[in-house]
Amino acid sequence: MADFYIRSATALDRVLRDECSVKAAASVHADSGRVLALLINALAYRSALLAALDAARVLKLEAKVFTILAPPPKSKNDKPKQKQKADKKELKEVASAEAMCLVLCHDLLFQSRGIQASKTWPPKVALEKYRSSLHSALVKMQIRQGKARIQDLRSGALYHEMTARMPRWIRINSLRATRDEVLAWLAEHSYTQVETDGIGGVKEFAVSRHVQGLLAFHPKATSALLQTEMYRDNWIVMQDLASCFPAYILDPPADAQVVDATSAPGNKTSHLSAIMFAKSSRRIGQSEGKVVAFERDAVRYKTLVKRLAAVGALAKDGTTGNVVPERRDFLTTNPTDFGEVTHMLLDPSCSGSGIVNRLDFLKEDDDVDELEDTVAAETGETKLQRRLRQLGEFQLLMIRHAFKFPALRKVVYSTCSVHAQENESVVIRALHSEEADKFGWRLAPRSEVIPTWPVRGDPDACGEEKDVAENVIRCIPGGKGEGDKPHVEACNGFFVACFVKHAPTKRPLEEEQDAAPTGNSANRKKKLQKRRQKQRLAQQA
Ligand SMILES: C[S@@+](CC[C@H](N)C(=O)[O-])C[C@H]1O[C@@H](n2cnc3c(N)ncnc32)[C@H](O)[C@@H]1O
Repeated sequence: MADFYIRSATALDRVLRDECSVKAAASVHADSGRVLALLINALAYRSALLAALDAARVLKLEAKVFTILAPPPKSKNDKPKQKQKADKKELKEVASAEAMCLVLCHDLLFQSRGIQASKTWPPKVALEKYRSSLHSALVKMQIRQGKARIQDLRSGALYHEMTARMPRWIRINSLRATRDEVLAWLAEHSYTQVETDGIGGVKEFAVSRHVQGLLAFHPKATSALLQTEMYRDNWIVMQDLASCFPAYILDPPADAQVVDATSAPGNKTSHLSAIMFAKSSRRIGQSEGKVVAFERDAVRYKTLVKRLAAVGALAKDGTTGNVVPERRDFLTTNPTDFGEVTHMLLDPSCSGSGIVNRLDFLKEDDDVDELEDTVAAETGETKLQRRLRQLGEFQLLMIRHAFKFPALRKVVYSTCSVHAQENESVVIRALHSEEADKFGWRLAPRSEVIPTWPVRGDPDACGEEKDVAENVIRCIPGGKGEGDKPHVEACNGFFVACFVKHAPTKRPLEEEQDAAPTGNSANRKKKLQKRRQKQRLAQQA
């Protein structure tokens, strides 16, 4: 049991050194779920616990007991025991005294069973001596801060409320099962369908009123759902409501040629494939439409392929899938090589600031203000501003590249960011780009972009262009309103815009021809005619 605390403290150190996310730090351990839970709690109470430890002078008086060192290396040349003792200072620290104290202190004060380790384990013996002084330090803090309970000293309470409000969304994977099959399975296993705002228990679910084939369960139903054969057999995919918007809005016909420009891990890609399959009369082995899925990162590409195969979306003989993954940077593609592509999903890398359960807020106590305040002397920009500016430039570049695909009719752009610099501002700049003007791109009207969704773009971020705000979608992290009851419009922070192409005032090839000097060779004319014919065919398709 002592090992569990050492693992948790090591993970905590990694998070505090900013080496990785909270989830990643826990995930390397076999008992990752338990480590994650303790990590979250230790981080949430960190400020309060550190103040209490400081008041009781624990770290000053007992630092040695809480410093966990790596065992000495075992080799043929092992030094005799006495010599090892002398070299103790040179041994590497496995966990810092502070991290060790935090994880133990959490269990000592907030777990009814206290520290789960042998009675004689020195760190446990040492900390238990301070139990009453640590507790009274917390009570003093609680009173000073005007909180009702010691538990209210936990940071990120608002985020916990938000997470509690967010249902566990599942998407019916039509590549593996029909809606009727999933509903029958749920009925057989005593799940009941309730009204959209009444998911009271773990055996209840509601149907999304905005996206077909999407069901909302109580967040506490997650672990039970993860253990069902329905999940294991990929009849269902755990996917947030907002993340289902892009493919649902793109809505490609069964026989369309589609590109997902930025695909991994592939939830939206497989959603696209499922939508196309559900519309088609396609049977195993018959090919119709296709989704080319680009991903530039090698590791993420592997995940993408694995995921697509698992949910039946990979194009392989004898399967339902129609996705062809390609490890490639979308920006290196030549649009004219994709003359038949009519629909595109563009969900590029973003700040991820809308994701509620990223757990980053646990470290915000110290980090956010620092981030906001660190202004680079040369540019006058904060770190955050610089990052958002760079992301915005990259996202704009991706949209402008997408606009060049000759037969493309519809592009859905999305981010899981709450920042206008990655959302409305990028969309407005894209609409004013040379490519939008040349090829006739505009925003699809609200009537084509889930009109029932109540939260639209931020009008303040749109300046004069109020119609932009109306035509795009925003999701507020954790949904609108307050309280901790699951709510069927609660999801991660998200943004979606749908661009459509209408006939350009002047077709690009005519422009090319107009611009060409008189006396062009017959060869060049022939080439132009051929390309024009190809373009016409593609537009008719
Ligand atoms: C937000 S994630 C996409 C999530 C995905 N749509 C889903 O729903 O599972 C963005 C992905 O785009 C990839 N990416 C970023 N720039 C790219 C580029 N220029 N070409 C291809 N992939 C890119 C990133 O590596 C990352 O995996």
